[in-house]
Amino acid sequence: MGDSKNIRVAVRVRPLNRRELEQNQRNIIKVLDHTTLMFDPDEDEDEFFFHGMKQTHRDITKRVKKKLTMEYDEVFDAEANNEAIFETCTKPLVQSVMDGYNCSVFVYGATGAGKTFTMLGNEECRGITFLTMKELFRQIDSLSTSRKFDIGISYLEVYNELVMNLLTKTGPLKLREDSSGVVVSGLILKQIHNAEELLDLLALGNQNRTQHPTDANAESSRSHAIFQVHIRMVDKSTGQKRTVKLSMIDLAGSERAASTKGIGIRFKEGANINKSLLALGNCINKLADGLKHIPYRDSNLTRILKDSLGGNCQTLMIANVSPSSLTYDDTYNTLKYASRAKKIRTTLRQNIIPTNVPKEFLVKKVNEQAAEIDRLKARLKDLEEQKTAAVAAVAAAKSASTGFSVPSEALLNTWRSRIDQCYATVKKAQEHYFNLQSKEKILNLRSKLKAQVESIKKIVTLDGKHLNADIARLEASIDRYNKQVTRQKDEMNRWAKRYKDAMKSLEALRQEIRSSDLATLLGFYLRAKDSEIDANKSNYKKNHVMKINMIYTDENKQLEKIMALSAEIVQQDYLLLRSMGRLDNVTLEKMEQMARLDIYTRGVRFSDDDDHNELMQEVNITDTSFDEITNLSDCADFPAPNGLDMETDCGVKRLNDIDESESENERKKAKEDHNKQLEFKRPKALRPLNLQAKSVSVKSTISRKTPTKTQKTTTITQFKVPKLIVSNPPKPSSAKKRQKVANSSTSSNDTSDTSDGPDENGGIGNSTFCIEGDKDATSSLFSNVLVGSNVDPHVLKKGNVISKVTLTLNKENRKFSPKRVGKSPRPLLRTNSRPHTSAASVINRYRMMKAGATAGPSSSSAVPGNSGDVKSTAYDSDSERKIRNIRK
Ligand SMILES: Nc1ncnc2c1ncn2[C@@H]1O[C@H](COP(=O)(O)OP(=O)(O)OP(=O)(O)O)[C@@H](O)[C@H]1O
Repeated sequence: MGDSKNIRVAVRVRPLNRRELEQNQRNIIKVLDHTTLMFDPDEDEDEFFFHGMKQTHRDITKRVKKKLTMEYDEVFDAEANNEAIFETCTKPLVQSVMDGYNCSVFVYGATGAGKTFTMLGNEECRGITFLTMKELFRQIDSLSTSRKFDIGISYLEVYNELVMNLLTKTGPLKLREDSSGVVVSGLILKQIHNAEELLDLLALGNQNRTQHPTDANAESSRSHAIFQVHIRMVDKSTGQKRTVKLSMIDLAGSERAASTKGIGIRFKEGANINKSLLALGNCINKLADGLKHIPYRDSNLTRILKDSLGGNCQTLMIANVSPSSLTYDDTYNTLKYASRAKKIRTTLRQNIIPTNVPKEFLVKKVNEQAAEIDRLKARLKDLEEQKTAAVAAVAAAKSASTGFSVPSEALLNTWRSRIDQCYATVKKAQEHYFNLQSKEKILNLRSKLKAQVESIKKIVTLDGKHLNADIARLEASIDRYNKQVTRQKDEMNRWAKRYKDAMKSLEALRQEIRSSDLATLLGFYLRAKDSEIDANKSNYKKNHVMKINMIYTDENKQLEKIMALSAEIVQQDYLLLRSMGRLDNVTLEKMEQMARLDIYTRGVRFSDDDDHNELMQEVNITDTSFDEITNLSDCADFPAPNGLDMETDCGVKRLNDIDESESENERKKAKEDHNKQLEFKRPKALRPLNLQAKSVSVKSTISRKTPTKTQKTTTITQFKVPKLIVSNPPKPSSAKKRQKVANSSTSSNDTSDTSDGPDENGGIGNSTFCIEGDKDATSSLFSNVLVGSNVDPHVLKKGNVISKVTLTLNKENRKFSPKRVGKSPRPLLRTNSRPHTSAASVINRYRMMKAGATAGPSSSSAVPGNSGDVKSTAYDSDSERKIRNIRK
């Protein structure tokens, strides 16, 4: 397979010619750097005059500049000469040609854009054809010792779709296709031997080329000129042959027929040029789009260029443009073409021709090479033997001086491979076992989390309508997890057994090594291997913990959402209860709990801090439960190592004998410690996680009174919620009124609400509540609820024992509640029995109350533990203040 390469595209901007300078045309190309240009940039001098006066506003008749930034492989500005183009663009192609690749260069552009100048140049400034050929001959000269070259050139033109030979002025010639591509029938190549010979031939060809003056160019070429160099190279040593082709194509101007103002023959000429260039454009577009069918056959030009565009060729396109706005459209089209051509990919193959080298020669060559290989092999063997002998001599010398015998390399290798094999088995079993264990724990965790979601669902369900389906779904997935765990249990046991067996074999090998002569040496090797195993183990554990962490992170995100919603609900309910006079000490206590949790999450706490411990108990986080999830243990009843201490037994022991200063006890202790270090820890027995989801038994105990008339009283019949019990003994003095209030405010059998009735200061009464019930999951769920802004700080202050919360509702306040202004006062009992406010209005009222509280000491709020003092208004709303002002 050949390499695939994009067509390289260079853009050359020629200098403004005399005509353009005279007409003082605008410059439509700005070369930004050696690969980028801007088409139709803003003019530097963008001034607009009207009736000789410079206008401050823009000339609205002016076309908006395109300001297109375009990128190519190379961009040359007006300063660049042909030498520069050759150095950057075609010199590298010569090397490719010498390597056996076909190469093509074609110049494209409108008439007078500088195509012929680029290709042929003039006497002072030679074109790239000459320069490239010069380089080609230079390289041929340098390679002449190893290769034989034959060079033949052809110079053709395609004029009005006819192929003519420019060197012999004959034609038209026919095109035909064979296995090597499109060939021109009857074309005879002209052999040349140096670049100077070429100059004459090019001059001759150009004389024969069809040229006619046009408006745009006095020497306009009206045909496509194709200059080709055919090179045959033969490798002198191998006889390998290559034939390569370098094509340099000077296309006719791509301008619109109208711009040349041709009539008659010129018009036909222009139409044919346009036809072939249109066909070329179609091919470029289709190739750029990667289409399979390319219409090369639409014109002779595209047939000849077939190989250069989409075949086995390294292709360079040089798009020539004039910077003048006179050729605005032509330049724009050329640049667009160039951009499209940049996308074309061609495939490159070296052109190697099967040789006719005699078989005997090849056999001789193969035999020679085989003999050389044998000789080199023998030499290598010799050198290896010498090395082994040298190592053995050094070892012998060492053992003679130290008394320590160096083992042979072969023996060491045998041991090493046995150890490696043993550890490889351990490693494999360990990997499987730990991965399965991790999988099991993750499944257990997921199952546990699902159970948690299930219990949350049961609590937060509104009507139980979708609950059963949700619960069924959750339980199905829990079941699925459990089944997976059960399924992989067998596999895990199998791997646990293999792991154990592998460790037993390893242990046996260790024993063997311990009793061998190489114990010291191999002991180090074993320790290195042990470290590998340990590192692997740590890696598995790390991966496991990371997975767990990811799961928890996801879970936390869900919980955060629930928390945020719950916090809002709790806040609203709290304010509602407060406005209804139903806040009790138990609720406040829970609020305090929440606030404490919140403090915990924000600040740094020490583990021995009492609050911290209390809190950990509250949220039920225990070290063991976490350990159960995150810890991966070794197999159960793994055999305890028995005298594995290679270092102590074999190496250190010897050293210790020398070290007289060390006491016997210390040595013993160190040995014990070391043994402990080497021991594989006996793992804790695997404790399967409890997969049973805690089912929450919920029983309806209250019917909740909703704050608005439209909302119906909802009775949850399936699940248990905290039970509200009112525990305030009625005062005998106001028993009658209290009874009245109680009757009107109680709407459920389980919920009772008693009021002390109006006191001597005109209050309706003080109500105290407490909530009895199981400490259930809800309390921990709402642990992050922010209540600080709604509850006075001293209420929630740590250590402030809230035994009773007394809230007093003022009769006046109720009578002149915002809704009742201007209406007849609502009966007291009705007001008491039906909360007259929505959650939102409660929040508003509360804000007002806060504002009132900060404004002055006159506004007061319910203070726990100070119920006796709080006998007047619990809050002071705007409307109430308004009414008081009216009265004044
Ligand atoms: N880079 C350049 N520097 C100086 N002169 C240039 C350059 N490019 C072109 N010219 C001059 O501009 C004129 C037109 O150039 P040229 O004949 O190469 O255009 P062309 O693209 O081949 O036109 P056509 O398609 O009509 O043959 C010539 O006189 C040429 O010398």
